[in-house]
Amino acid sequence: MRKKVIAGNWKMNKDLAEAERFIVETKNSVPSGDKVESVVCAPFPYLSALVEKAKGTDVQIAAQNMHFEDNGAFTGEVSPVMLKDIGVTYVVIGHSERREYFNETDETVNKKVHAAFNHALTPIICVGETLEQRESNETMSIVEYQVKKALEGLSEQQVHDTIIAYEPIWAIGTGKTASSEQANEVCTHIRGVVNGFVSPDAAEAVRIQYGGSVKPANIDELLSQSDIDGALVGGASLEADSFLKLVEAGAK
Ligand SMILES: O=C[C@H](O)COP(=O)(O)O
Repeated sequence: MRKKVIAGNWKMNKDLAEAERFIVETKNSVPSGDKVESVVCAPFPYLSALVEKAKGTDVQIAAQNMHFEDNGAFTGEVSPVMLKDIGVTYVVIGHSERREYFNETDETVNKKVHAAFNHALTPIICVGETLEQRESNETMSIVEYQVKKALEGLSEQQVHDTIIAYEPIWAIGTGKTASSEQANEVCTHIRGVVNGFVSPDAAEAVRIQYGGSVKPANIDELLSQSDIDGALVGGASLEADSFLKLVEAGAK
């Protein structure tokens, strides 16, 4: 049984006081045990403070991006070494907003995934198709390409430890959720790709989240699907109450 993972991606939202209050309000209420993991993906300036606030609890703190180099002349960037240094444990890589607005490519995604493992950070790798690609029946081939490029060169154990988030771009922040069957169909395909590209064991172990307008009202149905092991949630993760409901759904 794969452990569910519910990750709240705040994107570029909240001030420091709101961010800290969120952790205070959730840290003692998130379910512990082996059914679900709770992850909060926060903006860079708050990570240190949130790691401190969440210490000793079951809330993990994630970055929303990072550079693939350890250090160097990369003004404005943040390295995996820095994230590790302050106690961050997860990192989102290749979110569609990074791909669309900040020139993230499948090549840089792959470099970042390797860099994450080199520094014991768990990558949450985002893949997904645009509406045009879905309408021209390219979803499966696009997602397959993104998954293979992202995982290229990883060891089998590293793939075991990877989280892949399937996020159809047309469902992000739009209120349009993929139906649970549509979401599961692609997640099953991703598991099949990992099976063929890496191994059956890795396919069985890798955790695959769905993301795109997930909320307390639709998470149960999404998580009841055979190949959906969690959710990467934007808007509905901003309020502590709503985030807690999502994590509780993962613990059922
Ligand atoms: O990272 C989260 C996804 O982009 C989904 O965002 P959303 O839940 O606001 O649609």
